[in-house]
Amino acid sequence: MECRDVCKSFYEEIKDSRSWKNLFLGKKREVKAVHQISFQIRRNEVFGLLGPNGSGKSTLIRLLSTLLFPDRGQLTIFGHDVVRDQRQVRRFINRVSVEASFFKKLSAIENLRYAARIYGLNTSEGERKALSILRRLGMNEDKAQTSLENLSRGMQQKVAIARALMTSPTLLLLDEPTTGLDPKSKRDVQEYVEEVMETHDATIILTTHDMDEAERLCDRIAIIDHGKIVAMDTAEGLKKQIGTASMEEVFFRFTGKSWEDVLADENTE
Ligand SMILES: Nc1ncnc2c1ncn2[C@@H]1O[C@H](COP(=O)(O)OP(=O)(O)OP(=O)(O)O)[C@@H](O)[C@H]1O
Repeated sequence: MECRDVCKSFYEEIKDSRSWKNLFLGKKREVKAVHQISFQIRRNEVFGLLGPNGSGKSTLIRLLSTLLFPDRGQLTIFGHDVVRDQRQVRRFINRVSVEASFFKKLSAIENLRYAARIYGLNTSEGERKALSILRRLGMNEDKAQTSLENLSRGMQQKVAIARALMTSPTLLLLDEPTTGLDPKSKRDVQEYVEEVMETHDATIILTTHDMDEAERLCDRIAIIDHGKIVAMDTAEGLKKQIGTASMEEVFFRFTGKSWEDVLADENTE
């Protein structure tokens, strides 16, 4: 998997009170969400993207999952260009994100059955697989029969993971899979990611704000800030570069943000 010189800009409408004209008409401001990012990921690697809020992690995941297209640069997944060969790319990948969408009135099982159909899987085979993933993630059959709107966010996140894994994706994009989860659910998800890596031919890209999680799960970590990769290495390598034993110190040195800053940003979102 390769990303070469990838850039993605957005245009935000801003109101400027300095002049009446701008106040009424607004004007466009360019936001460079990711800017000239380049990296290569090896097959069966867990690659972490660590960065403060708004640093460009989700944009990069959306680019890789063909939900957005780059303005410039090239992204290839197993040799397929994400823009030119979208259909092939979509067969390899699946994505779990914090804003996973479901039919909230339906149960986990019903949502998973529906997803199996959309993915073109044998429905009972898909359901069997998803249920075994849910059990492994600590969700029992009763909960799986409960409508999604009555499940906690942690439980919903487990359903999202089961849905993504149902297709046995070769590239799994996990966009903040544990953000906002209680410690037990977080551990369940992290252990499951480790299990997937041991038992499946999978490559994972994981975005997180959690430095312990990045260190525990990732073979290599890219630190991203203001749309650029400011460091990339193993956790050990990053710590060595800074001469510290702490990932929090690494994060602070490369982004100027402390863990407390990141948590405060998360709480004000
Ligand atoms: N659709 C959009 N329109 C305008 N700006 C956007 C859009 N999506 C993202 N951005 C901007 O691009 C930048 C990167 O956002 P992105 O969501 O990729 O960051 P992130 O690292 O995933 O943040 P978080 O950790 O808060 O999820 C931010 O400045 C954000 O405001």
